[in-house]
Formats: sequence, C-alpha cells, structure tokens
Amino acid sequence: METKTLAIVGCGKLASIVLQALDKGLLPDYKIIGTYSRTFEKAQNFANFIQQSKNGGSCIACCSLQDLLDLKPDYIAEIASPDALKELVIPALKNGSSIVTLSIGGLADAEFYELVKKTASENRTRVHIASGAIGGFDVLRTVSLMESSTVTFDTTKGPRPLRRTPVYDDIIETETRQVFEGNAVEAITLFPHQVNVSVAAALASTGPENVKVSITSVPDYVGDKHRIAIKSQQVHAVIDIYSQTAQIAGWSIVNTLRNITAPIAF
Ligand SMILES: NC(=O)C1=CN([C@@H]2O[C@H](COP(=O)(O)OP(=O)(O)OC[C@H]3O[C@@H](n4cnc5c(N)ncnc54)[C@H](O)[C@@H]3O)[C@@H](O)[C@H]2O)C=CC1
Ligand SMILES: O=C([O-])CC(=O)C(=O)O
Repeated sequence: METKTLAIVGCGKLASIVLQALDKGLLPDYKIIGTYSRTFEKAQNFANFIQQSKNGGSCIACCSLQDLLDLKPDYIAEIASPDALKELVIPALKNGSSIVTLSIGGLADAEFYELVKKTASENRTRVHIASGAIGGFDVLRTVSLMESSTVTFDTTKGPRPLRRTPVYDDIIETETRQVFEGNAVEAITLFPHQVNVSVAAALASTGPENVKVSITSVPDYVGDKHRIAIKSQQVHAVIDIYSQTAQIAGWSIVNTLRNITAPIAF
C-alpha cells in the first residue's frame, strides 16, 4: 500500500491518541505531515512529537487552516469540534483531502450533509465517520436498507459533563433526572461536545431529525453509557456501550485510518 499523507486538526486529548498509535507503529501506512489547532502551541507540541518519534518524520505546525490545506494531505483527521468540522469539510474535500471525523455533530443539518456528499463525490474524496464512543453502524445501515425502522438513542452520564450546558440544575448533583428528550439535531444543538455519537448513529440509520434521543444524569456516574436500539418488522437490535473515558473515541480514529489502507477491512 502506498503511504498516505495525514494532517491533524484539533490537537487535544483524543488527537493525542493518534500520536500514541503512531509511536507504537500502528499507523505504518501514514506520514503525519501537518498539525493545526486553535492554540498554535498545541499544534507545535504535536509536530515536535511527530518529528521526534521513531515512526514519525517531517511535520509542519500550521498557523491557519489554509496553511494546513496548502500541504494537500490525502487525509485530515478532524478531532476538534463540530464547528471546526463545519468550517473545514467543504474546503478540504475540494482540496483533494478526505476527512476522518469524530465531530459528526457538524453534519446534523440535512442540507449541509447533502452539500458535503455532493462535494465529496465531485472531488473524488470521502468523509469517514469514526465509530467514536459507540459502534454498530453496520447493523444500523443494513437494517435501514432492508425496511423502515425506528431508532432511539439513550445516554446516561454524570452531572459533571453537563455542568456548562443549558440543562444544568444543582438538583442533578444529588438526584437522577432525565435532562433531555428530543431528536438528534436538537440534542447536538444543546450539547455540541456530548452527543456527536447520536448524530453518527442517526446518519447511519433514519436521520438526525428522526432519531429520538434522551440524556439521563445520574449522581456520581463515571463515564458514559449509550444504548442504541433499532426496531424494524424483522429485526430488533440493541447496542449497549459503556465507556469509562472517551479514549475509545480517539482509538476509533486510529481504527478508521487503519481500515482505509487495510487489505481486509472491518
Ligand atoms: N464521536 C465521538 O464518540 C466523540 C466525539 N468527541 C468529539 O471529538 C472532538 C475532540 O474531543 P477532545 O479531544 O476530547 O477535545 P479537546 O478539547 O481535548 O481537544 C480539541 C482541540 O481542538 C481545538 N479546537 C477546537 N475548535 C477548533 C477549531 N475550530 N479549529 C481548530 N482547533 C480547534 C481545541 O483548541 C483543542 O485543542 C470534539 O468535537 C468532541 O466533541 C469526543 C468524544 C467522543
Ligand atoms: O464520549 C462520549 O461518550 C460521547 C461524546 O462525547 C460525543 O459523542 O460527543
């Protein structure tokens, strides 16, 4: 397999897992040639790490998204925020760069999603939706091809990640409460950093407007538990995923990158 060039947008906690994977030799088909983050110093730290890694090489810390696009990477790993994805996806696809993304919430708007599809197709580029903190996209997509279905997405988390969100109330520190019920578009609008997974599951199935999402806060709960259920005439599948930290999401970027170049893909 020919080596692919890769750039990273968003040099935070989950992106650092991509560096760990590089250092462990788990990304042999990629050269990470550029990094970009809102804070230049973070992009610089990432680039230094890559240059010093035995599996790394020359890597440029970019001062702007345009500088990163000018490197013409084959792939961009977007690990920043739904707003960052919205900003970069069209220019990147037109630039010849395919995207691997964790901030799937940036694709919740149906019109924008269609524009992304059209742009990717016209430029022979692709958007790869990483499984993130969930999984089961295969069954969701397959059942959606077969027949009509209904999909629900229920999340349980502790009060801490909800503290700086509009639904926060002191009561959730001591009592279990359902803090949100709505569709996946409404969910990602209120919680742009919490429910990218619900938009991903929705895009894989009946669409963000149609998937019913609930969030329940449980005092002292550590981690996130997601339950995705799809029900059609013939199939009833339930996908339950508990994760103590969000690290699984960072590793799903690594898994997606490896799948892209693998002789056998899962
Ligand atoms: N799909 C999934 O399962 C999951 C998705 N996520 C999403 O992954 C992304 C990264 O999460 P973390 O690494 O935990 O966050 P983080 O806050 O540790 O790192 C994000 C980095 O991106 C930078 N950034 C943010 N907006 C930017 C922009 N517009 N342009 C350039 N840089 C920007 C920030 O300064 C920060 O350094 C977030 O969008 C988060 O919501 C997080 C967990 C699970
Ligand atoms: O980490 C999780 O469980 C989910 C998450 O943050 C997201 O989807 O944005």
